[in-house]
Amino acid sequence: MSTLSNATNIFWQDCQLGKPERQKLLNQKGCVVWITGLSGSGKSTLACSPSSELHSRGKLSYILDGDNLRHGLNKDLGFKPEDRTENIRRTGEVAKLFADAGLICVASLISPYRRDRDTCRAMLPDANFIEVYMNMPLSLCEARDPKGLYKLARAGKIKGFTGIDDPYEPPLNCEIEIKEDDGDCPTPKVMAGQVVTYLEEKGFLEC
Ligand SMILES: Nc1ncnc2c1ncn2[C@@H]1O[C@H](COP(=O)(O)OS(=O)(=O)O)[C@@H](OP(=O)(O)O)[C@H]1O
Ligand SMILES: Nc1ncnc2c1ncn2[C@@H]1O[C@H](COP(=O)(O)OP(=O)(O)O)[C@@H](O)[C@H]1O
Repeated sequence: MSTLSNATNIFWQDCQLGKPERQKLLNQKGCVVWITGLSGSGKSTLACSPSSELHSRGKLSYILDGDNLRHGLNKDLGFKPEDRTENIRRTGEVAKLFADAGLICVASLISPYRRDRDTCRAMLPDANFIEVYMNMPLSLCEARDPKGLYKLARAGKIKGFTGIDDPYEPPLNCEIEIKEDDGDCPTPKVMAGQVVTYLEEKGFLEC
């Protein structure tokens, strides 16, 4: 699927009221927290935890979850490489809009290809794209297998499953890495703390 615009004679419309005014209203800075990792690595769990924490502090966030988006906006897409690329591109564009609205947008998708994630990063001012890598071993994800999909993939009933017979390219320079500590996975609260602390230290929770 082409990412080039097919439309001609289109013009960008600006409005006097912009992102700075919205950020001031919300007393926060719009950004995208992009969580990437294998199925079962804890992306959705991590996405929900800081959102609750931020909410209780009066900060507005919104979660874009890959599974959920595939029920609507991306329901026409499968898991072929070009479909995954389009899935990430569309989600990146939506995340960019949420960030422009002044929200802390938490996107949680496998997003297995480095180039696609970098494309999303390039859509935003660099510091406003916070890539979080759920660096959990495949063995742990497979042992969790909450949806039974790894089992189906191992049995050859799902083809092209990430980590089994489809690639996952880990980030080379992410802002946050969540990994096991001495063989233990950090609790959702600890993982969320890592993200919220980062946002706080970088000044996203005030304007
Ligand atoms: N072939 C294959 N590979 C990987 N995942 C698969 C596949 N088929 C279905 N699923 C389910 O789809 C969820 C991943 O959707 P995403 O939109 O995040 O995927 S991607 O970013 O486009 O790769 C993923 O959800 P999570 O487990 O939450 O990651 C799976 O439940
Ligand atoms: N930090 C954690 N500690 C223990 N179990 C976890 C943790 N994070 C996620 N889980 C569990 O692992 C499974 C997969 O988590 P999920 O967030 O659905 O992953 P993903 O969105 O990457 O597929 C779920 O059953 C979830 O409860």
